[in-house]
This record gives sequence, C-alpha cells and structure tokens, in this order.
Amino acid sequence: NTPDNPLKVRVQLKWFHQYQFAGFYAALEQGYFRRAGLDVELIEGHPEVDLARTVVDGGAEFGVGNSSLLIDFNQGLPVVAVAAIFQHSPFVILARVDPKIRTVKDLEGRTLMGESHSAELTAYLKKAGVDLAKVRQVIHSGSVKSLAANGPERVDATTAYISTEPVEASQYGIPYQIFNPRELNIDLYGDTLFTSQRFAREHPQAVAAMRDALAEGWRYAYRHQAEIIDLILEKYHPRMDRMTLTLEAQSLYNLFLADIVDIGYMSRTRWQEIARIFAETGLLPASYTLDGFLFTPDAPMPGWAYQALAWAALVLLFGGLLIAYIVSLNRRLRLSLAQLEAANAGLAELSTTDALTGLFNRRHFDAALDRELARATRHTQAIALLMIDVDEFKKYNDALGHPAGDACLRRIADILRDNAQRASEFAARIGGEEFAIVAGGLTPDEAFALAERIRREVADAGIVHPSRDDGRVSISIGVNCAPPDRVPLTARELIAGADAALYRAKREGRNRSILHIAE
Ligand SMILES: Nc1nc2c(ncn2[C@@H]2O[C@H](COP(=O)(O)OP(=O)(O)OP(=O)(O)O)[C@@H](O)[C@H]2O)c(=O)[nH]1
Repeated sequence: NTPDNPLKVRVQLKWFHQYQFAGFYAALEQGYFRRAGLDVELIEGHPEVDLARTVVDGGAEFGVGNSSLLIDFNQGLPVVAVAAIFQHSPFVILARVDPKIRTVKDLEGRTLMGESHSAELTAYLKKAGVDLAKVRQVIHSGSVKSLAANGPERVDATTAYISTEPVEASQYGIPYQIFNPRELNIDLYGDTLFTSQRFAREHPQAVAAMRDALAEGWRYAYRHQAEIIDLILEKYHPRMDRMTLTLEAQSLYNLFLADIVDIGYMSRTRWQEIARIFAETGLLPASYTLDGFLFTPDAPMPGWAYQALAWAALVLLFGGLLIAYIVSLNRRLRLSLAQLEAANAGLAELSTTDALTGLFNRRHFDAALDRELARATRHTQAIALLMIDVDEFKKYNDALGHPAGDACLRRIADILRDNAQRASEFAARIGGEEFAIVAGGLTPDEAFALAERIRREVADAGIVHPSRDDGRVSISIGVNCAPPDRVPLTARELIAGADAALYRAKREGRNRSILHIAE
C-alpha cells in the first residue's frame, strides 16, 4: 500500500467521539495514516457495541477494545492485540452518594449499569467478594445522568472512565463516589488496538503501519491538545463541551504518560499478569493461552522472497557440490603429486647418469670406483684415477653465459667419453665443471699419457674462451695411479692423491696434467 494507492481500513471505536480517541483524529488530520498507506475511516462506538465480534465478522478491520479481548480470544474469537494505547485502564465504578453504599460490596441488591464485554467490571466485583447474582446489571444508557434520574431508569452505580464521567457528573451536579479496581491491584491495559487474525496474517505491514501512525498521532495530540479539542468539536460532534474534553485529556495523559514507555507499547509479561487476574476471578480457565494473541510484525514472506530463497538454496547446493568436488579433486591431485614425487625420488635414486652430459653421475662414480677398486684388489691390478677440471670456467660463464657454459661442458664430456671406451674404463661428471676417469690396469705412465691425450684434444677442440691467453678452453688433470703392489688403496686415498695433483696443475699454470707421486 502506498499513499497514492492506500488500503481502506475501518476502525470500530469503543465509545462516542471524545478525547479518548485523540490519537486517531490527529493521525487522520496530519496525514500520518495516509503516509503509511492507509485510508482510515473511524466508526463511532456506543455502550452495546460488541467490538471483537464486529472486527472478526468483518464490520471493521481494526477495533479499539480493552483487556477483555484476552477473554474473547480464549473463547475462540480470532483477535490479535496490536497496541496498548493506555498503559493503565481508566475504568472505574461511579456510584451515587448514598449512606448505604460505602464499599463496592454494598452494590449487592443494587442496580449497576455497564457496557457489554466489561470483564474488568466482573473481575473487580469478584475480587471484592461481591455476589454477582445479587447485583442487578442493566445496559448502559450512555449517560451518567442515569445516576440522578427519577423513576425506574435510575441506577445506583455505573461503569465509567475516570477521565470522562466524573467530570460530566460534576457538570450535572450529581454527587458521586468512585470505586477503583486498582485499589485491589487490578491493573489492566486500557484501550487496546486490535485486529482479526485473518487481517494480521494477510496485511502484517498494514497492521504495523497502523500501530506506528497511531502512536505518531497520539504524540501530536499530546503536543497540540487545544487544537485537537477544536478538531473534535468541529468534525466529530461530541456529546461533551470544550471544558469536559479538556479535563478528559488531562486525566488521560495522567494514565499513560506516567509510564516511560512508548505509546502503544505492550509486553507479554503484562498480558500474562492480566490473564492471571482473569483466571483468578474465574473469567479465564486455568488452561488459558496467549499464543497467537499478540501481534508480531514478522511479515509472512512475499512470494518473490520464497523464490529468491529457493534460488539461493539451489545456488548453495550446487556451490557446495562444486566445492566438495574441487576438494576431492585437490585431494586426489595432491595424492598423485605425492606419488609422482616419490616416483621421481625413486627414479633419481635409480638414475646413474648426469642429465647434462650423459656421463655417469657422482653417485654412480662413487659406487663404481669402489667396485673397480675391489676388482683391482682381487686381480692384483693397477687402477688409475684422472681428476679433470675446466680452467677458469667461471670467467667462461661470465663472458658467454650459462647456456654456452653448458654446451662447453657437453663438448668436453664427449671427449672424455671417447677416451674411456675400454671395459675397465669409465668417465663421470662429479661436480659442476669437474670430471673424473677411472681406468683399470694402466701403469702410471699409461695413465699420464691418457691424461695428456685428453687435455690436448680439449685444447685442440678450439672452444673459444675469451679470457684465456690463447683464447681456447683448456682443462687441468690430476692423475693418481695405484700400482698393483699398492692396491688395496681406499677410494678416499686415490681421490686425495688425484686432487693434490690437480691442485698442482692449477697452481702451475693450468692446461696441464700432473701425475701424483706417492710418498
Ligand atoms: N654453465 C654451467 N656452469 C657451471 C655448471 N656447474 C658449475 N658451473 C660453473 O663453473 C664455475 C666454476 O668456477 P670456479 O670453481 O671458481 O673455478 P674456475 O672458474 O673454473 O677456475 P679454476 O678452476 O681455478 O680454473 C662456476 O662459475 C660455476 O657456476 C653447469 O652445470 N653449467
């Protein structure tokens, strides 16, 4: 509902037009209802109107009732309390001044005039120990004048609002006394805005809007009391004059402004207390309930919201499935990766060759050297080791780049392989630019000759080295040879001798072979 296309609603008031309904008049006049999307029509009440029935049967969308609504609700009338307009009930009994009527109990045997559905009256009389059967109850004439009438229409007491009838009685010069239920701790909500369960279910937003606009109307009425009284006098033809309305207004404000709660506020605890009072006086069964009686603005979801929710659930479902699939895929991937790594590690373990040159790698060299030494020992054979290192290879790399360095290493490796072709010989790359050749059965001279041949072949290969004096890549070789009578010699001893010779070759100018002489 919008201000341009408002929802038409009728409000059944519980009494004649008077200041009691000031919040409604103000909200109408100030446009609060219309702004809330409501086109409100007020229906004047009277003593006999059955408020709950009128609203439930569709005679109005809202009603202004009182705490009796809780009894109607428990008797099966589908009403919903929306807002407590008065935090305390203005309800009292107004009785004639009569020496025989001193307490409310003295109303036994007397005539009491009351409006319909006044549970508060019954609760009060019962709690005061009045035998209801002994009280003659008649329908409210609508005027306090019945207290002073002559003849059969005269009554001894009447239900009344503390805000209205005492003033009227004074104006008519009727002496009166007041019996107030609050003296017996009967403290109920006063006027209460309510609707039917059906309307609350179908138009929850309109109900909340009505409640809020009415509260705003009451706030306005409080600030502009005289203006609202003028309005009532002009538009609503009240049965009271300005003075009575003014006194009524002041009396009403005492009832609900004493509480530090927002106009319209109501609490479940308070309703529970009211239910307890009704149950105590037999107006409600012990099995009474409050469930469904109080309006909760949780609007039922509109159709589009259900659809959006369904889509969101679907997206969540597919999202969840996708995530589960990705997680399982990931797990499988991690597993295969781990297997792959293990396999690679196994392969590396098994691998014997160097990836760059194709020669044996360091691991194989160590194992093979041990094997060759053992064999030489077994057959009492000589064994020679050539340790080969590329000269000033760092400068080569620096000058020509790493890829060129790799190519150079491969060329040298080829030369080494070519020169270690016998069954008892093998070449290996044992470091970055370090190589080794193991040759079984060679005398020291033969081993040295082999070293020199290799060194010359590398020098003659003509691999350009920008930093070398002769412009060529060269190698240095340290040769160690264990003659048959010196075997067994450990691998470590053999390598140490060859290293020492290589070190000398470097120190003496590079591009040379040195034979280690055992001491
Ligand atoms: N391109 C390439 N260079 C490597 C490789 N392995 C080691 N090197 C390089 O070889 C160089 C060895 O340098 P050094 O140990 O200082 O020896 P050097 O420059 O050859 O000098 P000397 O041995 O004293 O003649 C380093 O620059 C390493 O980066 C490889 O696989 N490829």
